[in-house]
Amino acid sequence: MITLDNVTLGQGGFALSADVTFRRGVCTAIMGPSGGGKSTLLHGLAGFLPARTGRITVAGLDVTDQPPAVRPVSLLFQDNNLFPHMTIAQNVGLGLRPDLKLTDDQHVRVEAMLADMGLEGMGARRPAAMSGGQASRAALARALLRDKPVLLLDEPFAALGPAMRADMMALLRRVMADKALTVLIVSHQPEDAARIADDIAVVAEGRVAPPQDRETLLANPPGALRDYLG
Ligand SMILES: Nc1ncnc2c1ncn2[C@@H]1O[C@H](COP(=O)(O)OP(=O)(O)OP(=O)(O)O)[C@@H](O)[C@H]1O
Repeated sequence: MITLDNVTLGQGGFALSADVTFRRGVCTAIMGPSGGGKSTLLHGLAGFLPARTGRITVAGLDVTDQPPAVRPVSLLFQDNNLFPHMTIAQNVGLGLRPDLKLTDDQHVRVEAMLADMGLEGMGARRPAAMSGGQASRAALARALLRDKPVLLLDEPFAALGPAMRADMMALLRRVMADKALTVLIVSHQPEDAARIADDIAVVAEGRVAPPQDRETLLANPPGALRDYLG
């Protein structure tokens, strides 16, 4: 469970307030208009933005003052952030050790994760030699190897076509269930949310609304969500 207790997060002149709880083991889609604060929320949870007020707890642990590296949270961005000069295995290995001094056992874990993501035998390639979907899988592999209970996804598959995105959503759904992850996903594609999310939280006008059951919310969307969905 993730709790934001009277939290304010800020970037420049923008402030986002959140007094909400995200359920453990559940996938919540974060939806709302451009500039509403969706990325701000994820960056605050990951620790890249300090909370100006309030407390953030994950599974009962107060993480408000923790730096990103020690928070029980992994964040995956849209552009994947694969390093072009490194092999896919090295890029994925960074999830285990930033200095890449992996033990034999850790190399085995990298290979096993690559295989699990459908990238068996591709570890020696550079990112430029991968398709968009394969690169997305590698980035997801690195995030998962960090073995954190919370996965934050900021439009992770926006650059992919509809079929590939559907594949990635299916993969994510399986991984979430296998690992009992708590997931927050920002997506501009309502059909993504329909595929994967249990709950939806609307972020608009500098405020995070409490998550609600997806079906209930989509059946009767509030104004901000209706505008966003068009
Ligand atoms: N580094 C920054 N410095 C100052 N203001 C920022 C910075 N990053 C974002 N903002 C502002 O904070 C507000 C919220 O931005 P945020 O990226 O969280 O919105 P978003 O809902 O994720 O939007 P989008 O859907 O367009 O990605 C915006 O008004 C934006 O201009």
